[in-house]
Amino acid sequence: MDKKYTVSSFMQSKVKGDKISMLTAYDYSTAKLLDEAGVECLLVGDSLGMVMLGYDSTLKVTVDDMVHHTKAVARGAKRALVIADMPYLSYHISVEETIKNAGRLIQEGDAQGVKLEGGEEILDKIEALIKAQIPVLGHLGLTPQSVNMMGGYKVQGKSEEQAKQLIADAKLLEKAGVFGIVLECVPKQLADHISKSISIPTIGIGAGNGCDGQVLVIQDMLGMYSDLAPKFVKRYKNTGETMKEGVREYIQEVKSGAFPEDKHSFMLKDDVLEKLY
Ligand SMILES: Nc1nc(=O)c2c([nH]1)NC[C@@H]1CN(c3ccc(C(=O)N[C@@H](CCC(=O)O)C(=O)O)cc3)CN21
Ligand SMILES: CC(C)C(=O)C(=O)O
Ligand SMILES: [Mg+2]
Repeated sequence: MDKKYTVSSFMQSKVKGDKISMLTAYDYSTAKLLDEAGVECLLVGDSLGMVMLGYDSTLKVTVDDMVHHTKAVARGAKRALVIADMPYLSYHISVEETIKNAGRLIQEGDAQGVKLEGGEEILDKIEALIKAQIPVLGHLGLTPQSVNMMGGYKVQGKSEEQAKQLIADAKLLEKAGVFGIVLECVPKQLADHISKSISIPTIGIGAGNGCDGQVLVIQDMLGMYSDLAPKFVKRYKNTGETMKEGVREYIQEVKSGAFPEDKHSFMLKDDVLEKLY
């Protein structure tokens, strides 16, 4: 990936049969590392409320929080496409507020698109954003902002009725003009079927390998966040443990005086030193 990955490149990937890699990022230095590693798409997820701010759900995250973190990620993303989550209640009240809030993520945050959770019930908001020239990524299945209505973070679309609703929602979103859809925690066969039924890319998280791309929370795949342990997380590295090892060594060397060495210190010239005594 050499040049800027755009919303059009994202949609082209499905045509070409190239799988899309997406990861969350919430800050500049992480975004820069992931961009350098070659990830096509960075999601400034509202999961930052849990991972960065320590809340027990995503519901307390504000538009200000999202703008703040999106700015940082956008500065680190030289090539990756940057998408920002619209937080809870920022697109539920009115079309006007929805456009104003999404506009802030684009104008102040420098995101290239926004993601909203839901289907038919938020179609008017999605259509208005697209009319305002703001690219929209859909999000169906387990929608964490509905945790209180769902009664927890549970797999969605297991019954015939729920599965049919999900398929219908995916088609409605496609028709409204979203550039892709995140499918979270839905049975693999249902995600396979949806991915084949629509022409825009599906990005799975706990939705099997039939999706057109995958997304994970970076701290989950690197072992840096342990408050949740969803079945869909694969831990690629244990960076959390590596960090703790480094920090333990630092503490020990501070206490023993082994750190800092002279090579980490600034020295006064001998002639100046002599004049001081
Ligand atoms: N760090 C982090 N990673 C995430 O993936 C994530 C967040 N935070 N915050 C917002 C939501 C919450 N998410 C979650 C949280 C828990 C499960 C979970 O434990 N699910 C059960 C499914 C149980 C069932 O219905 O069978 C599992 O066993 O995976 C799933 C998604 C995904 N999102
Ligand atoms: C897990 C992804 C899809 C997300 O919405 C988030 O990180 O907030
Ligand atoms: Mg989210």
